[in-house]
Amino acid sequence: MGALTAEQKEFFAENGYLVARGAAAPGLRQAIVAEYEAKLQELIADWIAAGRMAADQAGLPFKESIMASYAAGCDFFQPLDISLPGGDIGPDTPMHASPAVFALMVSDGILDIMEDLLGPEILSNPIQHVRIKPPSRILSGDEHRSHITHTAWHQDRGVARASADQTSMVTVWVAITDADEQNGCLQVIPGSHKGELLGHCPQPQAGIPANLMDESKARPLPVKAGDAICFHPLTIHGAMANVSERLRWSFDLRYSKAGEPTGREEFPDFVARSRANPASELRDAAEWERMWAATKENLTGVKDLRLHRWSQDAPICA
Ligand SMILES: O=C(O)CCC(=O)C(=O)O
Ligand SMILES: [Fe+2]
Repeated sequence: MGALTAEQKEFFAENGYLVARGAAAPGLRQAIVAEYEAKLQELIADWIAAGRMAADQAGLPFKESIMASYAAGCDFFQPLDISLPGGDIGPDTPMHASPAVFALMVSDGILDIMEDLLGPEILSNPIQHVRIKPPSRILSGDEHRSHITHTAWHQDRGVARASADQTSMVTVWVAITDADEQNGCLQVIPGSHKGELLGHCPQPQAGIPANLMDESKARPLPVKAGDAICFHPLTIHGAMANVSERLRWSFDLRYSKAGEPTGREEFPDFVARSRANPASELRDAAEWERMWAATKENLTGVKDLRLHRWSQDAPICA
C-alpha cells in the first residue's frame, strides 16, 4: 500500500505514464534471467539435435545464444513468450508460462503500484509479452515483430478488442536489462491519453499512421534494469530500434480492476490481488501454467483470433 507518492499519482493522471524505479526486486529479476538462460539452452539443445544449429553453439552466453538462434532461423520468441500467439494454435505451439515471471506478476513491488492506480481489487490481464531484442544489425530485412525489432507508435487500447474500451487497464512495462536510446528504450507522447483512440493499421506492424499524430512530442524513457513504466491504455508509445551491441529485454504486463473484460477473452485472466477476498488471489504458478495449457487445447485449430479491430483496407492505411 502507498507505493506511489501523491506527486507520482498526479504525474500519471496528467501525463498518462509513470516511471517507477526499482519496481522489480533484484531477486525476482535474477530468477527470471536464470530461468530464461536455462530455457534457451534447452531450446538450443533441441535445435542442435534437429540439425538446425551446430553443436558448438551450445552453452554460449545468453546474448550470443539469442543471436545464434536468430541467425540459424530458429524462432526463440514464441517458445520464450508468456502468451500464446494470435492464431494458428496447435498442440505443438510453444509458450513459456514462466514461474519466475509469474512471481514478478504477483509481486508486491508491482501490485502495490497497481493498487494505488486501480484500487484494491486487481485483475491480471493476459495481454502480456516478453521482448528480447537483439542488435538490429543482425535482423533480417523483413523482421516486423515488435517483440524483436522496434515497436511502431500505438495505443494499447488499439491492440485489444473493443470489448476492453471502457476499462481501467494499465500497462506495466518492466525492464530486465537497462534500456536507453541506443538499445531501443520505450518512448511515449506525454499527455496523449487525454485524446481519443486513434486509427491503427495492421501492416507491417499494428501502428498509428504518421499523419494522425505528432511524433515531435516523443519523450524517450531510459530506465535501469528493474524499473517499470506504467501507462494508460490511450498513451501513444513505441520503442526505437536497438542500434547498440547489447540486448534489450523487457516484459509487458497488464492489469485492470476486477470484473472488467480483458479484450482478449480466450486467454486466462486471474485475480492478482483482492483485499476483499484474499483467498481468491492466484499464487500458484503451476495452476497458471495449467490455465494456459487448457487455453491451448481449447484453441487448437483456430486460425485467427482477431486480436484487434483494424483493417488494412481502411482509408487511413492507403
Ligand atoms: O517494449 C516495446 O518495444 C513495446 C512495448 C509495448 O508496446 C507495451 O508494453 O505495450
Ligand atoms: Fe504497447
